[in-house]
Amino acid sequence: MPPLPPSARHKAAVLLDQIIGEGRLMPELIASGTLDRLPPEDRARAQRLAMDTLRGMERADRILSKFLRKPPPLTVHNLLRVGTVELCTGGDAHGVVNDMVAIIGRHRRYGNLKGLMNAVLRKVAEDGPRKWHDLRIPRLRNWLREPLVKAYGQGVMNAMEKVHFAGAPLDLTAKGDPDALAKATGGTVLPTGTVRLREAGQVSALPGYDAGDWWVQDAAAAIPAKVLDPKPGEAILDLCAAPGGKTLQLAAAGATVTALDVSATRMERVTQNLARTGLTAACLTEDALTHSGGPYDAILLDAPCSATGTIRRHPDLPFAKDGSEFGALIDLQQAMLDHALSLLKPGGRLVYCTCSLLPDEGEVQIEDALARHPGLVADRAALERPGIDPAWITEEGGLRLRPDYWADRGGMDGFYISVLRREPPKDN
Ligand SMILES: C[S@@+](CC[C@H](N)C(=O)[O-])C[C@H]1O[C@@H](n2cnc3c(N)ncnc32)[C@H](O)[C@@H]1O
Repeated sequence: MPPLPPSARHKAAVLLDQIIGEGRLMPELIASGTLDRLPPEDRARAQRLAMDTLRGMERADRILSKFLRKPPPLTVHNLLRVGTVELCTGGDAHGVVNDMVAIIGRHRRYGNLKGLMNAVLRKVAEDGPRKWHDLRIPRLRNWLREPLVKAYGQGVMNAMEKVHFAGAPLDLTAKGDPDALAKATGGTVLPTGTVRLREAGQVSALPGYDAGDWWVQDAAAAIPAKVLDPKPGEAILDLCAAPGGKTLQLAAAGATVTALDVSATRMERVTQNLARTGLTAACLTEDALTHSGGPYDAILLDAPCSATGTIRRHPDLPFAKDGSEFGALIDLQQAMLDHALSLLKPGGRLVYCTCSLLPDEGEVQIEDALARHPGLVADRAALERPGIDPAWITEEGGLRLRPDYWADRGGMDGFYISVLRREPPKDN
């Protein structure tokens, strides 16, 4: 039998095979061409189906477990999961079942499981949609849930999981006036100035994209550059800059920005984003740990981290990772912080941030830095800005942002942010 042309459902299951089976992340899979043979609208659909399936995996597995005597091979399981999530969330039963049966029927290895696919998905179509909404909100995988429950407690964990399950709206940062951008795009302005769109569609088709009037940036991710409070003409180093959301904010404020990142491919995205928005920054592809420029008035260090604050947008992360790489990241963050401090002018300020929910990459990192560097202080006053709830300010003087903040508006990414200042030496 000739192979079927690839379909969005088939490719959604292939993405799941690679995420769960090979520990690879969605952006890496997209970049490596997993969806290249699909037409553009099917690429978006395959990605959406895979994301929905990851978010709803626990529910899908519960529903499927009633109809499976033992777990099938991963590839078959993932096709069943994609089909189950679609069937239980309003998908057309006939279309979903027929398509999934056709996909498995032409599979080189599992073609003989066509009957199983048909029987199980038909039962899911009968029973699943009613059961789906009665099942609990899916929980995070244990390797991540346990440290987060320890850090925040069960109640907060449940609230964060609710927001993870709901997914994320589209957030834009305006180059100019947020009110004008909200009017043009039909969005709303959040208390910190980000414009939020509930129903976005294709990003590049939104008004002002070609003119470079805005860029995509989660509301929480926009806060580090705001609390750094860039001034026109200041020399500012954006130390882990790509893809460049924060570089654009600093450049839009009129600062003289140096954007640095170790990855040449990711740095290309900074260059493209600067070109689209008509903003300027000096771009360097270099290791942050060996950079010897400056001294700078201010530095923004958005350090590489576990990215556990971004699960609303990246539900693949808990399935692809197991926490084993995080120790090395924590050491790298510490080394970057120490090196960045050596590049500051006396009295200069450094914003340290990570899109992580793990205190070891945030609160603990700053407590340790304050202990290592006499004369270094956490500037609480810099965090008192419009839209920032004082309750988000932590004991050591940083800002802890969580996905369940603004839950009724769609939440925000989890972030930790601290503004550090080196007190100038006192005259005797
Ligand atoms: C959290 S992302 C930065 C996001 C970016 N600040 C933004 O707002 O668009 C972390 C970045 O650190 C970069 N990175 C990792 N190790 C690095 C190193 N040793 N030196 C410089 N950049 C590094 C990665 O390539 C990645 O682009």
